Amino acid sequence: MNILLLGYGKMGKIIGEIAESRGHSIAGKINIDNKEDLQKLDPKDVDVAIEFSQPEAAFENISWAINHGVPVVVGTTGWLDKKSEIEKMTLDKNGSFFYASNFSIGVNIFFKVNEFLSKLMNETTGYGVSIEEIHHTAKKDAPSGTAITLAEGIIKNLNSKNTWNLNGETPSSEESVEITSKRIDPAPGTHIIRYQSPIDDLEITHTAHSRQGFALGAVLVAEWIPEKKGVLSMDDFLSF
Ligand SMILES: NC(=O)C1=CN([C@@H]2O[C@H](COP(=O)(O)OP(=O)(O)OC[C@H]3O[C@@H](n4cnc5c(N)ncnc54)[C@H](OP(=O)(O)O)[C@@H]3O)[C@@H](O)[C@H]2O)C=CC1
Ligand SMILES: O=C(O)C1=N[C@H](C(=O)O)C[C@H](O)C1
Repeated sequence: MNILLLGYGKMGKIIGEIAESRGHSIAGKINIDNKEDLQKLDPKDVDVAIEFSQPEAAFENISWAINHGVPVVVGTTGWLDKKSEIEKMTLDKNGSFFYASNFSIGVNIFFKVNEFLSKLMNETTGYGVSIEEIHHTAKKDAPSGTAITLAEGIIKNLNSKNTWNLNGETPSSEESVEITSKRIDPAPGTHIIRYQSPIDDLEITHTAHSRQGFALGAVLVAEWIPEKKGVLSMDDFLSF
């Protein structure tokens, strides 16, 4: 396959290496300093685009792919206020758009464990819940996209919670899941869910040791997406 890399930073580079090691070609590497090259590309030379750029750049890159009939796999976080616009564009243009806050298989298992645990916690009383995420200091957004997905999983199952808040900022209330974001180098990504009571504490943690798992997941989805249409997610890709 010919894969276009929209964003060629820490993730784009590893994705490119993995894609080439799996026999794919790189159709282009778009960064801030050559973003005008995107308009010169012939979309017919691109089978799929993988978008790992920055929150401010994601919408334009994804729109280019959808408007040119290129399936797009998106890992960039921090732009979700515009996601519904992209979803509408995808359906209007009969395109293929895939977003995941985290492409690692381990984290997607962790998402399921989080949901299972929150269902159990909904049947008991006395526990407060909180999320902590730790990432490298170059990360532009907070909380992490993964922490938001975890909070949404808790809110879906825990009747006592209906929102989340970051680092004690408003709207902090009894009904919100507290998220703490820490920026410590070189952390590729750690997420901790804590249930605490006066009697005991229960904690689950996912720790990424490198960016390899995120990048491999994105390439696997790129290999899967060309036959698919619509707004897609890890629930469509994974069999669990
Ligand atoms: N879903 C997942 O599994 C994962 C998601 N992520 C997310 O992916 C994104 C990228 O992460 P990471 O690679 O670590 O970040 P980096 O900052 O290392 O890379 C982002 C790259 O995007 C480039 N860029 C800026 N503007 C544009 C533009 N208009 N078009 C194309 N590229 C542009 C930047 O260029 P320049 O440096 O010149 O500004 C930079 O090279 C982040 O949002 C991060 O949260 C990260 C890991 C896993
Ligand atoms: O910026 C990162 O590095 C990461 N971003 C994603 C997120 O915001 O959840 C995924 C992973 O945790 C690494």
